[in-house]
Amino acid sequence: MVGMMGAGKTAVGRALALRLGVPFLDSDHEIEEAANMTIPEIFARDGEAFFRQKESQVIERLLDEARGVLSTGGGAFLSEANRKMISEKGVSVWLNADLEVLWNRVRHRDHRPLLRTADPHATLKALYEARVPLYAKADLVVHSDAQTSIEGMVDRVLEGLETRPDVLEPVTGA
Ligand SMILES: Nc1ncnc2c1ncn2[C@@H]1O[C@H](COP(=O)(O)OP(=O)(O)OP(=O)(O)O)[C@@H](O)[C@H]1O
Ligand SMILES: O=C(O)C1=C[C@@H](O)[C@@H](O)[C@H](O)C1
Ligand SMILES: [Mg+2]
Repeated sequence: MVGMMGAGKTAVGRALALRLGVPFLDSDHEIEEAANMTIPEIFARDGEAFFRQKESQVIERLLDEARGVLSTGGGAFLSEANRKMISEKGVSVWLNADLEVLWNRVRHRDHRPLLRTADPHATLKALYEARVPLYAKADLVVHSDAQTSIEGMVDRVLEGLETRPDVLEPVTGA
């Protein structure tokens, strides 16, 4: 799962894994566990570049660790090296939500260090505009709107994956 903060990578990824009966992995969560620190703490103490280095290492490990659903952090798919690893080992799914949908999902939460700015809406917009061309490199694009529930998103992802039966075959036994 790739896409912006608030796109639903964690929420939809977890529900998708449950539906498929496969492991769910989340790179943000794994980084926090390994460091025994929260992401804001890592950004504050070690900086974003350090976080990105750890993120790449964790993604490489998780891609090898289990066959399942991997939700990445919002910035992970911006790195060409990460995109290459992901495309070699799996299928990337961009959860694409409009800016206002994203904003409504992230505005009340304070655990995203990149949004701790004087004008977080403007920051989110700038990140969104800069990142869309890179997220668009994903194998599959699934649109997320304000009306579609998490389970509805899982349905959409599974529909999209029908074009990639190789991805689901070992899981469903089809
Ligand atoms: N389709 C949806 N319908 C309703 N709520 C949703 C939907 N998708 C996500 N949410 C909610 O929006 C919030 C943000 O979602 P989530 O944490 O999954 O985003 P994320 O893409 O993992 O973000 P990050 O990159 O910061 O980890 C959560 O509270 C989640 O439950
Ligand atoms: O969009 C981003 O760059 C980020 C999103 C989160 O998932 C975390 O990985 C971190 O807050 C950075
Ligand atoms: Mg997440």
